[in-house]
Amino acid sequence: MIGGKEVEVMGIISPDDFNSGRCFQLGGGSLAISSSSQAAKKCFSNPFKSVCKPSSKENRPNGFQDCKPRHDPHAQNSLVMSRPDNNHQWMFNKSCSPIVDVVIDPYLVYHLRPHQKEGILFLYECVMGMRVNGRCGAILADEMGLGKTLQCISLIWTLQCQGPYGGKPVIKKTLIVTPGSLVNNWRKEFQKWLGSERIKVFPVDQDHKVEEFIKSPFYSVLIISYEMLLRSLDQIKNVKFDLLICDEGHRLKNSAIKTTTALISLSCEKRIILTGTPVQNDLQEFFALIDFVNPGILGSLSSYRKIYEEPIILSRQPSASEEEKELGEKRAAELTCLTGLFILRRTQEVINKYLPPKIENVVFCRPGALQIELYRKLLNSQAVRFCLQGLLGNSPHLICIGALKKLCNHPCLLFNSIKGKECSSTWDENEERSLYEGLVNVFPADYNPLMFTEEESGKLQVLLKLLAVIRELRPTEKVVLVSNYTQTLNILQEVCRRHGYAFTRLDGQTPVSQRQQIVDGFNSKYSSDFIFLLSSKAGGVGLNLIGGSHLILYDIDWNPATDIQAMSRLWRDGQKHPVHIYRLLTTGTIEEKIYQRQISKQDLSGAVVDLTKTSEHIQFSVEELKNLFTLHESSHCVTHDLLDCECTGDKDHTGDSLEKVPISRNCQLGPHHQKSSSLKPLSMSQLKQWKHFSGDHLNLTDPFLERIRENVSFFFQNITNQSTVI
Ligand SMILES: Nc1ncnc2c1ncn2[C@@H]1O[C@H](COP(=O)(O)OP(=O)(O)OP(=O)(O)O)[C@@H](O)[C@H]1O
Ligand SMILES: [Mg+2]
Repeated sequence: MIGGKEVEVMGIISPDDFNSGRCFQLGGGSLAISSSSQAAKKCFSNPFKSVCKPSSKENRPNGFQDCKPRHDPHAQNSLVMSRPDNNHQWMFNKSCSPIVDVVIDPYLVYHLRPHQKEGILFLYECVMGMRVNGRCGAILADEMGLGKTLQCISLIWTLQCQGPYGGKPVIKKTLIVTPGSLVNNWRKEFQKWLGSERIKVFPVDQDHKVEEFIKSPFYSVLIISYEMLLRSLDQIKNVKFDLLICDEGHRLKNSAIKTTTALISLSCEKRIILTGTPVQNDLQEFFALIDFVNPGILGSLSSYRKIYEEPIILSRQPSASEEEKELGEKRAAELTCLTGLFILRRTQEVINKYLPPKIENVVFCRPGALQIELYRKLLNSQAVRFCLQGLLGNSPHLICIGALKKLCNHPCLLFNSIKGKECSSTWDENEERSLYEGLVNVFPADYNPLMFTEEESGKLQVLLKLLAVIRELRPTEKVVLVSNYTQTLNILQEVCRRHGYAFTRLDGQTPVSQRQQIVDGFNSKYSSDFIFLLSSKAGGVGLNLIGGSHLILYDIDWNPATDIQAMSRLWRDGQKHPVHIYRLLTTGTIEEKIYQRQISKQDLSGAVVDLTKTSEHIQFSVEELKNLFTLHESSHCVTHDLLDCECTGDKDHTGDSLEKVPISRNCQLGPHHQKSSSLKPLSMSQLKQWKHFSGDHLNLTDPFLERIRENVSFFFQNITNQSTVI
C-alpha cells in the first residue's frame, strides 16, 4: 500500500533502463522482465484493466479469441496444463476452436511448492473431465497445512481467464462453501496470493448478503458458510455457478444431512471437496463423498454395499475364510483404482524438506523443595492410600492425579484448591479432606498465593531462564507458551507481567470472532507481543501461529494428539525461522509417567492407548495407580532409566536409522494413507534415538539448553532438517 493506493510490482527495471530514463518513456524501455506479460509494455497503464474481460466475439476479427496462450508456455518454470486428447475434443470442442495451451500465471507459479503444482494439475484434469469420462469431480485430501486453499485459488484464477479451446475461459462464477470461522481466512488468502485487482471475491457475513452478490456482475467468487448456504439456498439456486468448492468437506460424509442434499441440488457439475482427513477411513462415509463429487459413479448405494462394502468389511474380520479375504482384497483394489483417479492425498513430508530446521527438546526439570515436601505429603494421604487399595470407586484417583499435576505446575495452584475447598460447601468428607488434610501446614505460615515466587516451581524456574535466553539470543523472535489449564495460564500471565514480557492470550473464553485477529496480530511482523499464551484446548486445530518460532509446552496432556496439534501450529509453510520446541516435565513425578504412557502408545499395563479418550475415561489398574503415585527422588530421569539405554547419561550421538514404526492405520482400504510421522506420537524406541544427556553434562552444544541447565536433570533433543538453510 503506497499513499492509500494498492501498488503491485510487475517486474524489475534494469539499472541502465533506469539510469538512461528509458523506462520513463511511454511504452517503457526494454524491461528486464519477460515480454510475455502485455501489462509490462505500457508501464503506467492499469495492468489489470484488460484482464479477463468477458470476450465479446465481434471485437475479434476471426471470431475467436486471439489464440495465443495468455502466458508463455515455453518460459522457464512455466506450468502448462495437460492438453485435451481427441476424445475430449470430440466431446467438448464441437465448434472446432483451435487448441490453446492453458498456462498458470507465472506470478503464482513463483510461490508454488512442487506438490501444489501437481495438485493444481490434478484439479484441472479432474474438473475438465480429463480423468474420468464425462465426470468433473475431485477430492483433494492433503494433510493440514499443505496449502489446499492456494491450490484452489490458482485453479480458479486460471479457469476464469483461460481455456483449452480458442482460449475461451472455462468458468465465470465459483461458489466456495466453508465453515463459518474460515470465510474470512479464504478472503485473506485470495488477497494474499492475488491482491484485490484480479478476482473480486464476495465473502458473505452479517453485513454482506447474497443478494448483493447476485445483483452485481462485479464479483466472480462467492464465499459462504455451510450454515448461511442453507438459509439462502433459494437465492443461490438461481445463480449459475460453474465451479463448487466445499472446504473441510468431510462433513458431507453423511448424505442424509440437509447441507449435502442442498449442495447436491445445485446444478453445478464441477465439484471439489477439500479435506485434511483421509477419506478412506470409513466405507459408508466414503460412498457419500464420492457420490457427491461424481454422482452415480459407484452405482446405487445398495449395489455399492453389495459389491464393495460388505465383501471388504467381511474380509477384514479375523474369522474370514481365504476366499473371503481374497474377494475383499480384490474389491478394495478395484474400488481404489476406480476412485483413485480423482482423489489426491499428500502428507506433511512433502513440505518438510522446505521447512526450516525443527529442534525438539524434552526438558526434565528438578522439582523445588516445597514441591517435594507437598508431593510426599499427598502420596501419604488417606485418599491415595484408599486408591491403592482399590477401595473407592474410580473418581478419587482423578482428584489425586489433578492435585499432583497442579503441584508440578506450581504449589500455589494446590494452595488455592485447598483454600477453595475449605470455604466451599461441597467439601466432601471422605474424599478431598482426606487428600488435603495437613497439607496447609507444609506451606509457610504466612503463605500468600498471590505473592507466589518462581523458585517454588521447578518448571517455572526453567521457563523463566528459557524466556530470558530466547529474548537475549533471538530478540526479534516470539514464543508460544501452551498450557492445558486456565489457572496455570493465569500464573504464566502474571509472570509475563512481572517481567515486562508483552503477551497476548487465547483460551476457551476467547470469543471465536476475536480469534483470527488475535492470531493475525501475533503473526504480523509489526506486533510487539513476545509471548502468545495459548490454552491447548482452545488453540488446537486450524490455528496458524507461524509468527512464533519457539513453542513451550508447560504441561502435558494424556492425549498425545493434543500436544502434537499444539506443536504443529508453528512448524508449517510460511515459517521463516528454525522452530524450537520445549516440552517441560517435572523429574520423577507423575508428569514423567504420563509422558511414558504417551510415547509407549500403550498404557503401563500394555493395553493400546486409545488416543481419543480424555483423562476422565482412562481406566487404571491398581498396579498402574501404584506406579503413578510414586515419586522418584534420586533419578535424573525415570524415562531414560526405562529405555535401558547403555549410555552413561552423556550419549550425544544419534543412534542408527529410526526403526520402522509399525503402520497402525485403521484404514479399511489398506495402508495407502500413512499419517505423517510428525503427527504420530513418538514411540519409546524412537525416543531412544534422540540425543540425550544429563543436566550436569559438560559441553552442551545448544546455547539455549546451556543457559537453562541449572535446574534441569536431563535433556532429550531431536533435530529435523538440520541442513535446511533459511
Ligand atoms: N507455497 C506456499 N508458500 C508459502 N506459504 C504457503 C504456501 N502455500 C500455503 N501457504 C500458507 O500455509 C498456510 C496453510 O495453508 P492452508 O490454510 O491452505 O492449508 P490447508 O491445506 O487448508 O490446511 P488445513 O487442512 O489445516 O485447512 C497458509 O497460511 C498459507 O498462506
Ligand atoms: Mg484449509
